[in-house]
Amino acid sequence: MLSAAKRCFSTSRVSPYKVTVLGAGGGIGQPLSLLLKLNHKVTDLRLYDLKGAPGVAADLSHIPTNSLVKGFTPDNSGLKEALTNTDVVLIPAGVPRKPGMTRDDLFAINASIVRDLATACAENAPNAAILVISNPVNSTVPIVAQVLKNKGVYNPKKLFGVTTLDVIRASRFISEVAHTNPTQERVTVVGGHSGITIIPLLSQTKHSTMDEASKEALIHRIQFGGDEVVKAKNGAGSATLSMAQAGAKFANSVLQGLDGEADVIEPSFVDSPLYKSEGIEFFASPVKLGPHGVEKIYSIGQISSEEEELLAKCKETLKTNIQKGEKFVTEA
Ligand SMILES: NC(=O)c1ccc[n+]([C@@H]2O[C@H](COP(=O)([O-])OP(=O)(O)OC[C@H]3O[C@@H](n4cnc5c(N)ncnc54)[C@H](O)[C@@H]3O)[C@@H](O)[C@H]2O)c1
Ligand SMILES: O=C(O)C[C@H](O)C(=O)O
Repeated sequence: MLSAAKRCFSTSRVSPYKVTVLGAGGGIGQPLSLLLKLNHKVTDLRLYDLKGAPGVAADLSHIPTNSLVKGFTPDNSGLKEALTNTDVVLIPAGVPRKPGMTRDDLFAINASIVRDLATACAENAPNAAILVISNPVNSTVPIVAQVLKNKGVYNPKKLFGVTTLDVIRASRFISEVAHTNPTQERVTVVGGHSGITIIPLLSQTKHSTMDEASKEALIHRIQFGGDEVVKAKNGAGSATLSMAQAGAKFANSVLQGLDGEADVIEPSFVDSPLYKSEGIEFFASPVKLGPHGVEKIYSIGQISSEEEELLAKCKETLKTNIQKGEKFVTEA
């Protein structure tokens, strides 16, 4: 028989987690659901969308991993059923950009979608970790927070804006410049998730001595990487497959934290003390994930004078984006 210590660290031990995807029939939702079906920590996978989720669920249910998959529609209290007692909710529901649009242009449609789904989370899954993917993340996360506050169930340790796509892009793009293995590259990306609010801290990498022109081009590419995909898809949407990978990676980290694994650290856009004194309620920085969600929020550490300038610009935009989200709920 395994000793208690061995049982604790045994790699074969699998804790059962219920995970819900809201917007599971979409461009991100489908591959994200596939990757979650392959995650052995997920034993109960609930897929909800206005349309298509039962089909996606039936398709995924033939994959021989240990999760049950069920699809839900708005009929017959489907949203309530998809959320009841769930541990983690991922929200990729909403419209994506078309060429020429900013993420902020999506606010007009996505703000109310996210508000209504957050209301359902507050009513049916008040203890779940909520991972927001829908754009504009800088505003949709404050919307969710405000809805949960109004309902009296806000837990800042369990609300996350998913910024992992910026992190994985940074690893890939820096490796292309430095001719290195992208799987070995780690870049801390802080701030928010749109254009100039995305700040990759290149000064903290082993490539800090890169020439200025290459550095500037690389920072710009990481900040505006989403535009590359929007342009290439030419009206058919934005990043879906790389986002699914990013979302599944971040969800796995959250599950590892809930499961008590040690030293799980990922950047995320969270309710943060770092710049609250300047009126910035949410900020992305490395976060330690634990059994109760956010366990520790790390400061951004030492940065270069150029990065200080980027941070100053980021803060201005971030503050406006956050207030816009909060006001959408408080002034409704
Ligand atoms: N955080 C990030 O890094 C990141 C990356 C890529 C895309 N996004 C954002 O994710 C969102 C989704 O992108 P996509 O490409 O999957 O779009 P999509 O249009 O392909 O899919 C969105 C899905 O949401 C569903 N939906 C809409 N309203 C809903 C509601 N009220 N309840 C349930 N489902 C609903 C739609 O039916 C659709 O299936 C967009 O807002 C996009 O900008 C974020
Ligand atoms: O660019 C977008 O609109 C989608 C997403 O936020 C991304 O970074 O790819």
